Amino acid sequence: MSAEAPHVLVVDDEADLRELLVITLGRMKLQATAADSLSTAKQRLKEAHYDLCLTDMNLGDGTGLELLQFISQYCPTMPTAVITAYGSMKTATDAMKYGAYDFIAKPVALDRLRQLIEDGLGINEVEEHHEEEDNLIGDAPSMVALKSQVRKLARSQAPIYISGESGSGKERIARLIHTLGPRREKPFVAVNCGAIPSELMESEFFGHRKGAFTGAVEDRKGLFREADGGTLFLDEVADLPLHMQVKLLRAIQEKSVRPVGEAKEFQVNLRILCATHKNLEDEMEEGRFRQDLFYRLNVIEAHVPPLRERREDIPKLVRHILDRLSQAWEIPPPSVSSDAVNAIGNYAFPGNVRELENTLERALTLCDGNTILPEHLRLPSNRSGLASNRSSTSTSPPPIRPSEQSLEEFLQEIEKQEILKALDTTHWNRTAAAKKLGMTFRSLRYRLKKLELDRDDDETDDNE
Ligand SMILES: Nc1ncnc2c1ncn2[C@@H]1O[C@H](COP(=O)(O)OP(=O)(O)OP(=O)(O)O)[C@@H](O)[C@H]1O
Repeated sequence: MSAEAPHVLVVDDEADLRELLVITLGRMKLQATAADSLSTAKQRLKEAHYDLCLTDMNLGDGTGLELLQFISQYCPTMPTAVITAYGSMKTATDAMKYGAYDFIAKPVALDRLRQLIEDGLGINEVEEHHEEEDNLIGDAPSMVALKSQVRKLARSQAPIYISGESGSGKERIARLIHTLGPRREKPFVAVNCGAIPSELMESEFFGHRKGAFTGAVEDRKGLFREADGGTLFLDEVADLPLHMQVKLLRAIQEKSVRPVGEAKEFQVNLRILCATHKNLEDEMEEGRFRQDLFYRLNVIEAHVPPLRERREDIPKLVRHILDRLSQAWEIPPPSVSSDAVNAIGNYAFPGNVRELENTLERALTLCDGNTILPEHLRLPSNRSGLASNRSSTSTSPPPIRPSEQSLEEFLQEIEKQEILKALDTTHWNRTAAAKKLGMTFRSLRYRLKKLELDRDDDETDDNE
């Protein structure tokens, strides 16, 4: 950006609002130029360089969407925010699809307007963060396309829905969107919506006041306020119960939250990203996911392809993962025998990159740091035939439920066994066990509580 004050173009056919915007920009020591119609705005954009554009949706001789189209063609790097009529969510989401980084509803609140302008001007200050990108392995055409989409999406502030199978790298993509965007200095908070017990959800998301309910021994900020200024990543968003979906929608729309037991609301400025391995559209059609929340979150979709559809990335991923592990374990990187390379190449990896990581971690332990052989991989033989099992996502045959056990009890028992197995191999290091299980530390802690497996000394164990 030049040493001069950043230059902002204001486009509105209503004189009052135009004036308010120009005055606000002036108070912020920014240069402002106003245009009262679509054609004037286009003219101004051809004549000079602008660092930001704020436009109304109704422009007399055209619409804000038409202006956004023009901008995406003639000045694609200039961030643009739109001003929408109160409650017209559809227009706002359309605008974001056309490239607006954010929107503000009328009547325009000055605090929010200032924040919106600051956010927008921060967007062009984003430097290239190649290192983060380098750590996202993927040269397959589908991954190259995804990375390019991510670079563009990082600039905008639109909510993004990241779809893809379990372990394919959805959280990784969410982090990349955050680090490549203007919020990268602010927190990235990831939450697994499926791991929070329903009754604790509201306090987990929005916080609580000390004494608001039994067990609320101190004030808690909640995830929304922890992520303030940054990005909140809602993983497994399809698992949110319906009552929570209503509250979430409200918080997103109002950009404010009210902690449990608190009288006042707190403003929050967040970018929301979400993911699920389920098909969100199916969930919506079957009434398990609210339509309004769906449209609010699913402004833009980014799809992470499963590993079996980008097998050319496997060799590089293997090297990357083994280098990372050997560095962490302070051992020289092992070699991988050609038979082991073939075995990996022939396996379908239904658990995607996470399964590849787990397989290699186990192999590295078993091979004593020298050469990884096929037997160290312990790939399930019934699944190793890629051709015969290309699209299967099942693991071993499922255990059979005893008729006297309810489904709930049966599933809990399996969950318990898996968690105990992971805790056993990590000597009850819960951080390591959570990693092995592919869940966050917080989610494991909830499950331990739920299954009554938490031990008295738990509070002192691990870091969070
Ligand atoms: N392209 C990649 N390059 C390097 N590592 C990757 C890549 N994709 C995924 N990983 C690694 O694989 C593991 C699983 O990825 P991640 O947690 O992002 O998957 P996910 O799709 O969010 O999983 P889930 O659906 O279970 O939440 C992580 O350790 C991540 O760092």
